[in-house]
Amino acid sequence: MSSNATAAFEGVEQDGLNMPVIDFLAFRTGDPVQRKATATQISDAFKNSGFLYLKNHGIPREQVQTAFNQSAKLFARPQTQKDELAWTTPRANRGYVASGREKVTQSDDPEEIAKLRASNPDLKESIEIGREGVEGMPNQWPDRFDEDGVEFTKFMKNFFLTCKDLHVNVMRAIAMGMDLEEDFFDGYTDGGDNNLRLLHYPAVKKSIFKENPNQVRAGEHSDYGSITLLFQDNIGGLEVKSPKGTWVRATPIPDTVVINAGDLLSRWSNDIIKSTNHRVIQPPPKAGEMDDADDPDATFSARYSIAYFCNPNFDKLIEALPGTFESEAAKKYRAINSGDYIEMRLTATY
Ligand SMILES: O=C(O)CCC(=O)C(=O)O
Ligand SMILES: [Fe+2]
Repeated sequence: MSSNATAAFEGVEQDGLNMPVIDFLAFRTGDPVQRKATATQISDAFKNSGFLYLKNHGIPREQVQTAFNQSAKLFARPQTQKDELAWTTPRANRGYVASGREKVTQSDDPEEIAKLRASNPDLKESIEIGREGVEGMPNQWPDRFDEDGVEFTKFMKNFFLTCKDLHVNVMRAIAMGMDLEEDFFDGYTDGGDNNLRLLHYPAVKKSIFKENPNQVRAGEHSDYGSITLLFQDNIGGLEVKSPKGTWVRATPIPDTVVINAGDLLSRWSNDIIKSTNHRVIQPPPKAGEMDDADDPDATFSARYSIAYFCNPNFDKLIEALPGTFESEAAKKYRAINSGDYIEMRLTATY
């Protein structure tokens, strides 16, 4: 990476899609001018591509590494144990989702979704973790199994709150960048109606992708909520759709978290902020790797990622943000309750 002070662009730039690396340190610790400059970079990226990489985000590297280790250990448990933790309903959205159950898609036609699900299921499994203490919606913790399960539970409860803090902070930056009061979103983020999703894309035969060109690890979709914090390992495969309709690799950049805007934030901003489609396919070949796709035993490595889906408090009404419309008539969407909106979107995919 160039250290040239003139135009050192860090990040991904291809086919009109810009995913910059933004240094959050200045927002966290800088003076008002530095904070405002960083906030503007962040809101500009959300308006421009809807995707950015955040560095110096404040979550210690060791904590992220432990999250990945704990996740891998959980997915390595016997299937019968994982099934005991099964996901139940869209409203609760907590628990274990086996491979092939969720089919993320843009469609809301049940028949079309069923057809898609049958033809090329997403090759992944996940654990969904919600806010603790919600009446009637317990998280499905593995602490009932053994000491490792107790450790996982303790760690993830805390990691959920760590991610919540980053959510609050990034929304403050967005507020400042959009010339709102810095604390504008605080009353929307303090509840923590968010969803921590641990993802495992198991190792898979390369031949599966060769035989079915439409095979994906996670199908094309946009996220539903306000923003998503995405931690990825070094395997790769996440792609983001460019304005030209091409797929651009969101190559893993160590020690950064990918942050993207979701549909509800886009709607909230009267479409000024973009919620951009993305998907996960097989990892790109590594430099010097030979093409062994014809070897019937060749496999792509497993991939792990951790997504933290942020939502406005579920009891909040979401309507066009101040400054995003010129007149009442220019508001593109009717006001909608945050929890109802998210539940509606989840109901369409499971
Ligand atoms: O695994 C990834 O990199 C992305 C996952 C994703 O986009 C999602 O779960 O919504
Ligand atoms: Fe996503």
